[in-house]
Amino acid sequence: MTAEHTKTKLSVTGASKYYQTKTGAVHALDDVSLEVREGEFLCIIGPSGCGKTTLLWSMAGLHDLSSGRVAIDGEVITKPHPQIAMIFQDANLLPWRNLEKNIELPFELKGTKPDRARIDKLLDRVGLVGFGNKHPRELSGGMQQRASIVRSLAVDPSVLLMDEPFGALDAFTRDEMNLLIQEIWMETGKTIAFVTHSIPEAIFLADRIVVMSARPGRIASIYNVDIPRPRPVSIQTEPDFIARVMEIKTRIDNQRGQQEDHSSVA
Ligand SMILES: Nc1ncnc2c1ncn2[C@@H]1O[C@H](COP(=O)(O)OP(=O)(O)OP(=O)(O)O)[C@@H](O)[C@H]1O
Repeated sequence: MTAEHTKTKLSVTGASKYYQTKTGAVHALDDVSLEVREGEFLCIIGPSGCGKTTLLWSMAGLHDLSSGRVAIDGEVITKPHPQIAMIFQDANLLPWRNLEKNIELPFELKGTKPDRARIDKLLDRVGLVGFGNKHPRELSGGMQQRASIVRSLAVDPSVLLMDEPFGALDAFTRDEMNLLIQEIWMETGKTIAFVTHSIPEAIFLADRIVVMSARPGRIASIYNVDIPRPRPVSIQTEPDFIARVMEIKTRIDNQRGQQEDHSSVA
């Protein structure tokens, strides 16, 4: 984390979430409090089903909490907020629209004129110039995800929430996308909260890593990642990087072991 990342951009306070199902309530989040600082790159990791997506959706105002609250710049969020954009694992492009029309969709929904100059600059930035008239099926998964990044950034949000955005991509494309998002973050100073299953991806990208415990999701620990930027992909084979991966992995494994011990005692 750099010194300027001190102001809180997005705050989660005492967040708990129960899903009501036919077979009873599912306790997905338990009393989660978290601050994402302005301009920070925060990664959230944790075992499958621990509530990462639930937390991120709450941060986006996409669903209600059972208790607790989320605020952006101190303003409590109860519905999607224009300053917050979400990027999902699936690029979610409409198959019947070409790239350009997909990217213009948020403007149409808001009833405003597309910011062509900004869109063209972003398309250039992610290497998609000349693909505007292509349909999603004509593009690779990485290109589709680039387009979804352009669509999110086109409306110039201050916060990007990313839910395993590169999880479905092959390893090489994932490395490329991680470099791209690092560059975009460094250029734009956006505040990013990024959910991933991958410890190396989290260390590569983050200023801080929030590790969640198994369901109901709680914050188990937070790590600072003080590696200077820009971080090259090759950093992932360096002993210091591998030691960091092992440290976080060991802590998660120990924490899992403790939870299993507790459940066998109970
Ligand atoms: N709409 C829903 N209705 C009922 N239960 C749900 C719903 N959405 C999520 N859950 C449950 O809540 C828990 C947390 O789910 P969530 O998707 O937030 O976890 P996750 O950490 O993102 O999982 P993964 O890493 O597998 O994507 C899980 O047990 C899940 O089955």
